[in-house]
Amino acid sequence: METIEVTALPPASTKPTTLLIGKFDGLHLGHQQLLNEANTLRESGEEIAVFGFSDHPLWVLKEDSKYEKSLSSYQDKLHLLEHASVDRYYHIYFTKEYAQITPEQFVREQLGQLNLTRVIVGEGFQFGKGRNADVRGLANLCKEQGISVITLPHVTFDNEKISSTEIRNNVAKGRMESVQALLGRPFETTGVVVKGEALGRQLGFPTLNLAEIEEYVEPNPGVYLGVVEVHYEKSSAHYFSLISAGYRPTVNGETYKVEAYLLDFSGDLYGRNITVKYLRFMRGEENFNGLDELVENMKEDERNARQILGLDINEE
Ligand SMILES: Cc1cc2nc3c(=O)[nH]c(=O)nc-3n(C[C@H](O)[C@H](O)[C@H](O)COP(=O)(O)O)c2cc1C
Ligand SMILES: Nc1ncnc2c1ncn2[C@@H]1O[C@H](COP(=O)(O)OP(=O)(O)OP(=O)(O)O)[C@@H](O)[C@H]1O
Repeated sequence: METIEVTALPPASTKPTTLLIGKFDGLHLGHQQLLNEANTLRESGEEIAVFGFSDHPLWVLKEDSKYEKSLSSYQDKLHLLEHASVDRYYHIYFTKEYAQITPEQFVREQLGQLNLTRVIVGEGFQFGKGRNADVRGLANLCKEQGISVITLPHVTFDNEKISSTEIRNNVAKGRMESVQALLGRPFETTGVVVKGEALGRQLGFPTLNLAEIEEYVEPNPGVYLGVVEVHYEKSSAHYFSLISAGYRPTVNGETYKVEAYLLDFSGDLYGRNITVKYLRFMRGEENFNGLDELVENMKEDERNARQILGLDINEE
């Protein structure tokens, strides 16, 4: 997939193209429907492109913290779109200035030179300065350029429109089963393993400490059952894991951290990239009365996890 960085105008393109527009955070089931439609309609020689925004407009314009963090990092998004057979990704630097573009300028100047055959959007799509134009406005402006607009009904779950915002809320509340149902895969964060305080090893629960995950929305502090994928040069391995996400009050932790205790694994993974996949919230984070109580509870967490997974419980 070709990635094109856009700070002002996208470069002209000659290939007939179907375009999708938006932030596409998490590439949830609603977004996937647009991509499926684009692939179904694709004719020989046609390409699929995504006009994606670097930051959520409500974060840039209102600094609303709900829109600061993401379900997928920039790299994740590129992988997901490539996997969905997207040929070109326009990475639009969404700034306060960009938000001043009117619907007319957007269609005529931003999209005008892309040789578009069609644009596919969800039914509530709005765009342009002040989100002033809707799908009807888009269709009228696109008609001038000979571009057809396809509007798809919202994909819903429990009669609610699936949205990235709602999924981010669910992650923040630890509702990982709902998140998985709406994304079509578990919520996951990819980062690099760094050295922690090595206390976990002494406690009998060595953990992988995950860094470089600042882009992601933070799950509700607590213990989760999940899977860790360890990326090697040409392959990867998956391990059932207990994930601890939070501030670690028992050991006077101050910053939010994510660490994973891999069941039935021992080895050194410092410097490796790993993907932590959240399956199920097990309990909230607690401020235990000392390390002994913490260890007792970690043992209980492991027993519970093994029982859920049907794995042997090997107590010393
Ligand atoms: C299964 C599990 C459950 C945990 N639960 C808590 C908890 O409830 N409260 C807390 O303060 N820390 C909790 N932790 C975090 C530990 O305090 C942390 O793993 C330990 O301090 C080791 O940190 P280190 O890897 O930086 O050495 C938990 C860790 C694991 C693996
Ligand atoms: N549930 C859905 N069903 C169908 N299309 C959708 C759905 N959600 C979003 N879309 C469409 O996907 C494109 C990208 O939308 P966008 O990234 O703004 O999604 P969103 O989930 O509504 O985001 P957010 O909640 O962060 O505002 C738009 O065309 C939008 O209309």
